[in-house]
Amino acid sequence: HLQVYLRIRPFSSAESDNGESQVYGPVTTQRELFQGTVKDLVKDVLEGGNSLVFTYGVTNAGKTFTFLGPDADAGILPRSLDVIFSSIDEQVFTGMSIKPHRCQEFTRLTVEQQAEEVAFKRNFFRQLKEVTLSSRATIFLTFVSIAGFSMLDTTVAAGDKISVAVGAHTRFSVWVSFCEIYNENIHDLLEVVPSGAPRRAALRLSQDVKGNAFVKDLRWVQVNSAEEAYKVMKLGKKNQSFSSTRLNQLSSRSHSVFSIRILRIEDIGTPRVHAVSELCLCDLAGSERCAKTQNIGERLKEAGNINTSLLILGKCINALRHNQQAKLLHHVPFRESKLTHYLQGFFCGRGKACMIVNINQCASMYDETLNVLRFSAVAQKVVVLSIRPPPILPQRSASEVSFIINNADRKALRGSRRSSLIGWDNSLEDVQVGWRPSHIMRYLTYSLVDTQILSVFKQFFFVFFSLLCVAILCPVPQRQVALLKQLQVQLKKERAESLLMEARVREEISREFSELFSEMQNDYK
Ligand SMILES: Nc1ncnc2c1ncn2[C@@H]1O[C@H](COP(=O)(O)OP(=O)(O)OP(=O)(O)O)[C@@H](O)[C@H]1O
Repeated sequence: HLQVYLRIRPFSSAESDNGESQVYGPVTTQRELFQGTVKDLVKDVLEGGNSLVFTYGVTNAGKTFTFLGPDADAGILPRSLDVIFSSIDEQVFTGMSIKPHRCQEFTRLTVEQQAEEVAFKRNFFRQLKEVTLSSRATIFLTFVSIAGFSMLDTTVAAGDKISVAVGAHTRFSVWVSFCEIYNENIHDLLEVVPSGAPRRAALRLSQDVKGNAFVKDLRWVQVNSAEEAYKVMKLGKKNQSFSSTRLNQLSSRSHSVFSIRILRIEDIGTPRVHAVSELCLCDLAGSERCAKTQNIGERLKEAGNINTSLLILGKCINALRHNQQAKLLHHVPFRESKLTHYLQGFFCGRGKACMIVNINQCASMYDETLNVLRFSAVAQKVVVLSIRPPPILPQRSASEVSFIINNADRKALRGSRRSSLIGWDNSLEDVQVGWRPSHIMRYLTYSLVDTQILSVFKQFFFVFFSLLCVAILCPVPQRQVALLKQLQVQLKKERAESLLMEARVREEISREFSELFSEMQNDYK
């Protein structure tokens, strides 16, 4: 063969300053990569934004190394956890009274539910003691046990700390989840499965009112420190599907998704949530040529599913890019794989998205690597318009809402009520995060009822005023006493009738709206 060699000239300083360099070479350290790629996203998430980071490349290209890394040289996930906790330091909200819910919402837990959370966490961490480090775990995560704590060797330098502008009462509640997409099924890696039990259950993808996908019944664990978060990560990783292939001794056979949700809480009196943000980190399984891996049986099936989902990711990126340029829009096939369906929100404005492409330099992987680079070149041009979620307004109980509506709001509400059926989607856009149809129903019911309440109130006022006049103006002879008694009886009667009427109106409206919502639900299905 003709001998062909390639030598790469380093960038001149002017070229580097122009931002020509977008490639992290083989000698790049994990810290440099983190600082150059993910650190700004972590900052954004601490300030209330959402971000997605995913690794992409062929098998054996270094995705898991980048994502997780050995503990002496931690990857982007443990570094993110470390930076988050060193940045919020004293402001961790350690209570479990508020928990993330669905995609961008939160829910308040009862005392019993909080006790359940505590019990789960205790139980979950107990597994750590039972873990005899498997050969796989040893490679990626050899934890150092110090006085009962497990932590990584790598700690974040003081310079990596992010300064977050917060008020004196601002606290951050941090929750994490870890799942994998294996053979087009989503499994919770944090679910405690008794030994000998069959494979963990497959979870469903659902959607909130704004169309953001979330994994239903996925376990969220509240963590108070980077150490606790590492423990969760370690236990989840232990449950992930890895196997040895011809190309990689420890090849990920599934896409794994580690999510960090941060609730920004104003902790005065009853804690109020001001923002819910998420950092979603995905380690995608690598594409592979079966001729090279010579996989058979289960490995072959896994490879087929991995390749298919990556192919669909490619189709989505291509369609997004095409739609930015062409007049005739293409359908973006997000729904064709679990992976793309799950990530859809991030490609459609839920937050920022970042892809870390991994390649290895082996000449034997030339074709596959070229494909990956072509794909990255297209992906690089896709514009994601991310919208920072608005701060969450303090939630009020339905009765509070009912009596706080001012006239302008009421008019606006009446106006929108007329077109509530047709303009439903638009009105949902205006619904604050955390509002559900049941809330809207209650809101509408109350505001319809408030005209009734007003007239009842007028009657009460009239009777009360009459009694007052009688009491003030007249001496209290027998006749007035009789009148007073009569008025009291009348007042009681009126009150009872009004209550009945109010109950009837409420019931009617509730029924009407229930029907309306179930009709809409059916239509939507
Ligand atoms: N930057 C790096 N420095 C040193 N070793 C690395 C680096 N990146 C990857 N490796 C090594 O290369 C091998 C393959 O890496 P890794 O398992 O991360 O690949 P992968 O892309 O996740 O593969 P798969 O898709 O099959 O899971 C591992 O032994 C890993 O330790």
